[in-house]
Amino acid sequence: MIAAAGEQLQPQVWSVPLRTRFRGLDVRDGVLVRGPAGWGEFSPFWDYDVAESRRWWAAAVEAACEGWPTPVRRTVPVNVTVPAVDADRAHAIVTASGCRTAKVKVAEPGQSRADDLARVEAVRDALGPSGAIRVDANAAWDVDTAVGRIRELGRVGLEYVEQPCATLDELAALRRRIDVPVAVDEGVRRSEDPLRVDLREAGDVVVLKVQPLGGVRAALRVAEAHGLPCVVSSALESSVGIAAGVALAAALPELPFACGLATVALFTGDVTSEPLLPVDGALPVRAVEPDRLADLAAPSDVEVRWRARVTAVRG
Ligand SMILES: O=C(O)CCC(=O)C1=CC=C[C@@H](O)[C@@H]1C(=O)O
Ligand SMILES: [Mg+2]
Repeated sequence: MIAAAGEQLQPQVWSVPLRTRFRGLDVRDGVLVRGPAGWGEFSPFWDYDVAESRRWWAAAVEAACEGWPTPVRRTVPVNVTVPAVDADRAHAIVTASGCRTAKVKVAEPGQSRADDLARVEAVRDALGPSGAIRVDANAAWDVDTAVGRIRELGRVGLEYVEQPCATLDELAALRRRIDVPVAVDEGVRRSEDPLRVDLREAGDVVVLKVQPLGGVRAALRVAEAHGLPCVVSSALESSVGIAAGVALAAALPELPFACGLATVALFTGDVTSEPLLPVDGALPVRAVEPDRLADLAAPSDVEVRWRARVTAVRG
């Protein structure tokens, strides 16, 4: 069904430099497709193989050919995302964002625990005592390291820690030793079957990302299967992909956390002249018209590689 619907879609490739290196990337690129229901995005990271990228394609086909479930809210609260920058820059990013929640990257290769602490302290200073701070270690720590780092960073006040360790067993062991709630990101989105992964001992919060989970409806099923509080986050998409995340956040019955959907701020440009950037810490639930695709055209070698990826996931 998805394969058949996606057959007709014509990929349009975009590419944009990032303001600061994020997830080892200096440039983000991907594909947009237009179908009867609107625009969809397909932008798996380059280290994802064809099998894993198929869920990302399903999300694009859903957006373009089917559309999304009815929203139950008109805006969604978002967090500012703070890359692994120095303390002064972190302070400036948070202050400029207008958001009351910040997600701070920690455990960046080549950086020290002092770098992380200085960054998180600067973010606390920028937010004041009433703001919420979450940190994301992207599975970098073993259990003992995580215990030490989270106790240290936790003194600044943490809402939760996202994917501190790689495996679910490690997360479960860690949870028995710390008070800060644990959110599971890679442990869900990169698992063989996000519906059946057993999070009962491993996490307090589930991170939902539309593309890696195969679409808005698939992500809603993941939320329902686990019965845990969910946070919706981006996969570093253009505003077209972010609109899908907003649609998921708008359709969830409960939305207890600010969403990690303010990541267009990390880009130097966007596919639309009306980017989904937060105002007063929230994004509106709306469609996005990519009227700036011509300005974000990718170099021809990148274009060729994306067309090959689309062919591969369709096959
Ligand atoms: O959650 C956010 O604030 C922004 C999204 C974000 O952090 C991520 C997007 C894409 C890839 C990931 O490395 C990263 C994450 O791990 O959550
Ligand atoms: Mg994460």
